[in-house]
Amino acid sequence: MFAESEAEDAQHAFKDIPVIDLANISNNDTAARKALAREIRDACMNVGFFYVKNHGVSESVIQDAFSNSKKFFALPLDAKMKIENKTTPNFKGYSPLLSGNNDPNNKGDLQEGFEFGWEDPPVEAQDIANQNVTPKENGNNDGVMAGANVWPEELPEFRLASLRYYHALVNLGKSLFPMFALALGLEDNFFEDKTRHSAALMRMLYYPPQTGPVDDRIIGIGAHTDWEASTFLITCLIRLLLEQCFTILWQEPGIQALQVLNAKKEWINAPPIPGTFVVNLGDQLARWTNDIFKSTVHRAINRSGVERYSIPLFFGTDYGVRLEPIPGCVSSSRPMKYEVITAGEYVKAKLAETYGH
Ligand SMILES: O=C(O)CCC(=O)C(=O)O
Ligand SMILES: [Fe+2]
Repeated sequence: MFAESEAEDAQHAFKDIPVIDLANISNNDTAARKALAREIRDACMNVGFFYVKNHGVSESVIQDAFSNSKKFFALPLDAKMKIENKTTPNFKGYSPLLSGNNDPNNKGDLQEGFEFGWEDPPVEAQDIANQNVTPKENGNNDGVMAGANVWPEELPEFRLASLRYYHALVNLGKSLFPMFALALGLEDNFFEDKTRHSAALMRMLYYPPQTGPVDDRIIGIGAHTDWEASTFLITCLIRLLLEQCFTILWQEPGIQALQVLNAKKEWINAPPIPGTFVVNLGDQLARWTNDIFKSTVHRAINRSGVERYSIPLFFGTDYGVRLEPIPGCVSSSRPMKYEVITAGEYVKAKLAETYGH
């Protein structure tokens, strides 16, 4: 299914990141959907990153989440520390500056974060996101990452704005799975029974400006794929517990920070493009496709001189899913690279490897 010439094409170093128009994502016309899947397939094989436009998420929902995220990070440190992720079930909540480190060669990630997961949408969030969310069926209420979200009592509107945005993005994410299936030459429902309770974790991120002399070992978020192990406990646990399928990232307009590493080890800028999100594949899809789909190393450095905000949403699969190579991704010239385990076993093995129990 994946011709050798295609695999060779994938070795070419990309210079830019494609923009894909999702207008046809729910088109009844099979040919239109397949054409879209073909574009997604090329981006997944060559880059591991792509922008999406006409994604259907309303600008006001995005702006509301953004402005509330700004208000949250502007709260006094002691208000944020009351909900520090180290003190909450399953690491939900606030992570202070330099508390994570995505690249062992660096001194720490120069970012603050706020993490939350599935929560049944408040009624107001349902109608504004204008989506048909069915709480219990779609919710990740039983995974390792389950556990109540924590919210700052000083900013009640933050919760509603964040959940509206979260549910709109979860719906967008769910609509991408059939496209990945078509892109792999599979039936479009291939991922349906594997993503019923899939974990979807959202992080609000704040990168302070890096002014004055810049220490090259301190950058916004060190080079990483979504997700691999890292040195600090919290980041490490979150990453291990949620082996990633893909990420949908919103970036603050007008500020360049995100960079993606190509096959020639050149950092390619991925600037914010108005009206788009960035989608990038995580390690799980790479593993599942025997590395035909790429999980590409990336980092963010905010040298704009001003504050920068971004919001990634990380999608996983159900923990019982066996990560065996997807049909067509293994051949005599492309032998299996990874052993077959379930997503849950993978998590356990990684924890044992890291903490020796
Ligand atoms: O802030 C960004 O642009 C990237 C964030 C990121 O890559 C991550 O949180 O995994
Ligand atoms: Fe990332």
